[in-house]
Amino acid sequence: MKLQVLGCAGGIGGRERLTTSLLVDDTILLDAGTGLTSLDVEKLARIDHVFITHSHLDHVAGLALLVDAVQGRRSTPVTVHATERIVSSLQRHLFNWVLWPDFAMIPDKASPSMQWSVIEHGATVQINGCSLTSHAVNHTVGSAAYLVQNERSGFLFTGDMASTPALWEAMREETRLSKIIVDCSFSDADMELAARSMHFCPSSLIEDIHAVPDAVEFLIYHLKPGQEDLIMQQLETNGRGRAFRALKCGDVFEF
Ligand SMILES: Nc1ncnc2c1ncn2[C@@H]1O[C@@H]2COP(=O)(O)O[C@H]2[C@H]1O
Repeated sequence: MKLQVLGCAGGIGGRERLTTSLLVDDTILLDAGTGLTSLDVEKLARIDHVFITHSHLDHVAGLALLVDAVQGRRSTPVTVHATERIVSSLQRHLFNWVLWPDFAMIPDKASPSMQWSVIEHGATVQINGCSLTSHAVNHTVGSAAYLVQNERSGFLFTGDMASTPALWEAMREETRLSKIIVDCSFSDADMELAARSMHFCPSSLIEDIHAVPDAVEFLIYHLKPGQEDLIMQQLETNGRGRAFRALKCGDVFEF
């Protein structure tokens, strides 16, 4: 299983320019931020499944552009997986014919460019030897993390999140888990803003993950522009010996 980082920034204008989007084996996308814009149209047309963590624009802007770009190039709809709350938010607020056309009706309802698939927390979808399991995380209502695994190993992508003890408890059972891509958006100086906007800062992340085995590698994503070095420095200084690495656009991992 190949994981390609198309975008991982917590905003625009910082060291990493593109927002959250991860590509698995060319056909499965996790979140559809502006990172998706780095693919050409042939590669876009190969994406069969999109899993959405939550409905914030920096994670879904590319979804609107994707379903338009690939229409007429695919024989089947792009399937968009998310919790019921996220699906209904996207239908109501994005694909509502005002912000963007409803591509679940285009070119016609019988053979549309996209289709919705509700995946509730705890459910697993199997796609070409990959299993993707949704886990509840504390961010906006309905937010999900995805555990993505093949028969050998795998990774957890938390999406944006704040403290969620049940997630780390669930991960203790996952013996194939080798990497966790986790939000750490703000430095400790912005601890209150992190709490208000339901993100981690270094101290809250370190506290939350204290029981996760050291063998699991933490890759930090969603660093807010301009705070990248400070956040990584605070993680390193206060991380109780745990190694953290900043995720980068263009990173590729094999599982
Ligand atoms: N209560 C708030 N006060 C100030 N900024 C906020 C607040 N809530 C959200 N934000 C910002 O709005 C952004 C929305 O996307 P993010 O969750 O990536 O990061 C969020 C913060 O940067």
